[in-house]
This record gives sequence, C-alpha cells and structure tokens, in this order.
Amino acid sequence: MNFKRIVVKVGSSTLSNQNGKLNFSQIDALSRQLVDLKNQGREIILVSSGAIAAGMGELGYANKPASIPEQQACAAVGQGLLVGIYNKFFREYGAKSAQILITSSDLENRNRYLNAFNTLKTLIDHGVIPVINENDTVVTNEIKVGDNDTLAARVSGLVEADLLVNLSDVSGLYNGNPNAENKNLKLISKVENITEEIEKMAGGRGSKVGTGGMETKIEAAKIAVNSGVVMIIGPGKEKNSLLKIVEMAENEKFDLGTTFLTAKERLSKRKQWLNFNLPPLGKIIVDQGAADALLKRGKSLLPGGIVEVEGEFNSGDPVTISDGTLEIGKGIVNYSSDEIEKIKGAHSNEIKKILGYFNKTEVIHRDNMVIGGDKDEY
Ligand SMILES: Nc1ncnc2c1ncn2[C@@H]1O[C@H](COP(=O)(O)OP(=O)(O)O)[C@@H](O)[C@H]1O
Ligand SMILES: N[C@@H](CCC(=O)OP(=O)(O)O)C(=O)O
Repeated sequence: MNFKRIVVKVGSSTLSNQNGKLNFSQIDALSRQLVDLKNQGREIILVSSGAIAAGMGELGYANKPASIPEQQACAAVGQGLLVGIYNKFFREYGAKSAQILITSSDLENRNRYLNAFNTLKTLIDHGVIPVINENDTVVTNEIKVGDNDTLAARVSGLVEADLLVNLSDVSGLYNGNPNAENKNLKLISKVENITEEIEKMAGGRGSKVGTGGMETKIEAAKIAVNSGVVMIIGPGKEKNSLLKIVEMAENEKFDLGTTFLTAKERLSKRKQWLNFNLPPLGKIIVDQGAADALLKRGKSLLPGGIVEVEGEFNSGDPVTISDGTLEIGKGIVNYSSDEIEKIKGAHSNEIKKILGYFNKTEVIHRDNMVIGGDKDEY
C-alpha cells in the first residue's frame, strides 16, 4: 500500500507535561518526523491539540481550569505559542507551515466545507504543512468533548487522505480502560469492524490535559474508515513512532498501535459531507417496504412509505431516516416537516392535490441520501 496523503493528529497529552508546560523535545521530535515524511514525497497535514495546555502554563494554571471561558482564554494564549514553536522547528528542518482554525459548524456549511478543501489542497500543492486546530474561542461543545479527534477524521475525509495517524499518550486501543487501573489488558492491533464490543472498550481521558479519551477516538475511527481512510492510534511519545507507524502500515503489518481498516470504498465527498458533517434536524420514519427499497434496491424515498415525521424542518434540511427501530440512513429533504406530515402515506401523484402545489416526486432523492447498508455507495 502507498500512503501518499497523511493526516496526523496529536493530542495535548503528547505535547505537554501534566502541569500544562509544553514538552519541547516532543514537539521537536514530531516536527522532525513530519518533515521527514514530507521529504519522502508525501503530503502532510497536522491536526494539533495543545492550545489549552500551552496557555495553562502561560496563565499560571497547574490544572485545566473548570470554566469554559477560562479554557478559551488559555487556548487563545496557547495557540499562538504552539504555532510559533511548530514554525520554528519546521523552518529549522526546511519546511513551511500554516495555521488553520476551524470548527465543526464550519464544515456543516457546504460552501465553507469546499473552501476549507480548496485552501488545504492549495497549501499541500505548495508543499506547506497545514497545522489545524479547533477555533476554541467560538465553540464550547468541542472543548467539552475533545473534538479534535473527530475534526481530524473529518479533515482526512475532506482532503481524501490515505491514512490518519492519531498520536496519543497510550500505545493504542486496549480491551479495557488502562486509566481504571485495569490489569492484564491486551492491545487490539487490528480492527476490521467497529462493533459494539469495540465501542464498549473505550473509556474517558487519561491525563489532566487530554479531552475525550478513547471514546472520541473510536467515533473518529468510524468517520475515517467510512470515508475510505485507514486510521491508526499509536504512541505519540515513543521514539520515531510516527515514522515507524507509516512504514509498518505500508508493509501491511500491525506491530504498533491499533489499525482500523477501511471495509468499504470511500464515500463521495458530497455524501461524506452529508453523513459526517451535517447534524440532522429531524427524523422520518418509514415502513418496511420503503426500508427495503432504500436498503436493498437503491431507491429514493417517496411519500407513500413514510409513516411518521419528527422535529420541525424545512425543505433542504438534513434528517435521519429510521425504520422505527434502527437508523437506516440520512438525507436532505425536498419538503418541510409540515408538508411531509400532510403527504405521508400518499402516492406521489397526489402531492399536488394535497398541497396545492408540487415540488418533487421524491421526499428524499437518492443522490441526496446516504444509506448504511448500501454497499454501492461506499
Ligand atoms: N480502552 C482504552 N484503551 C486505551 N486507552 C483508553 C481506553 N479507554 C480510555 N482510555 C484513555 O484514553 C486516553 C487517551 O485519550 P486522551 O486523554 O483524550 O488523550 P489525547 O490528548 O491523546 O487525545 C488514555 O490515556 C487512556 O487513559
Ligand atoms: N482544541 C483544544 C484541544 C481539544 C482536544 O481534542 O484535545 P485532545 O484530547 O488532547 O486532542 C486545544 O488545542 O487545547
């Protein structure tokens, strides 16, 4: 396998000490390895946490402050410091870098999503290593859950990366939380399917500076593998671990960390955006016939198969599709929740009579839909 385009995510716990002071040897070693990978002819994007941790030291906090505004203040102070340090090391090793601050809601907006792609692609074409972090000043949820893991996965789908390496303070995913003083834990070296059993293994954060723990890394792995990107969780602090991980992955070995394999083909960029970046605003529940048509026969959703509508949404909004028990997909609707309430169960040629006007035959067209079990879409 050839991994040309690689996204590397590094956690706060790898870049800083428990007291919030930055670990310069670690940042130096990471920068050197990133430039080595670039000099091997690869395209590299770094998603780096560590702004809050860097700011903690600067503003005199020994522990992560409890309030979100204080954490945001730390991030604002720390982000500049962090990027300055990366810049220094990258320049020393002969590479250029750029700062990109981005939030999940930026990626929900189709134009911003495509703008982010265009900027990243142009930077890569110039041989620059983009350094991405969440724009912590304007978000609160991401700070609470440590969304850089999922942000890195979304970015890896956005740029159509071949590999996402998530460097952490653990060697990979264990069959239990090492934080909970579990003994005799086993490292899972390869995950072919992210089953419920795998999800249950993941617990919360392990250090005073990390956020989200293994839970957010498993969520990230789901996004990555469904976007056609292999993801590896590996030890950030082990000497030359990043170089070793990339070499190992190219040789299809599984000696270091945990590798999440891609089971399916990459979703198209538009379907990735719909599936992983757009939060649903409502739910449409369909009958068994419609569920079968969507799951097995690649059909669009017509009003006749709809039994229930939940939430309030407009035409053009994203919704989930459920068979009443399980979520079977996601799509963008051609009718509002009020309109669907009126036309549900009806034949498409009755829409005009019921509403007094006609928009589209389908409530959700196949092109605007991602269905979980539908192999040809992955
Ligand atoms: N099953 C598990 N296997 C490995 N680590 C786990 C597991 N469950 C929870 N963890 C915790 O997740 C931590 C890594 O996540 P986190 O603290 O957010 O670090 P980072 O800053 O690298 O994102 C580990 O230190 C570990 O304590
Ligand atoms: N944006 C925050 C990091 C949030 C986060 O995801 O942290 P981590 O779990 O260390 O990757 C910061 O730079 O401090």
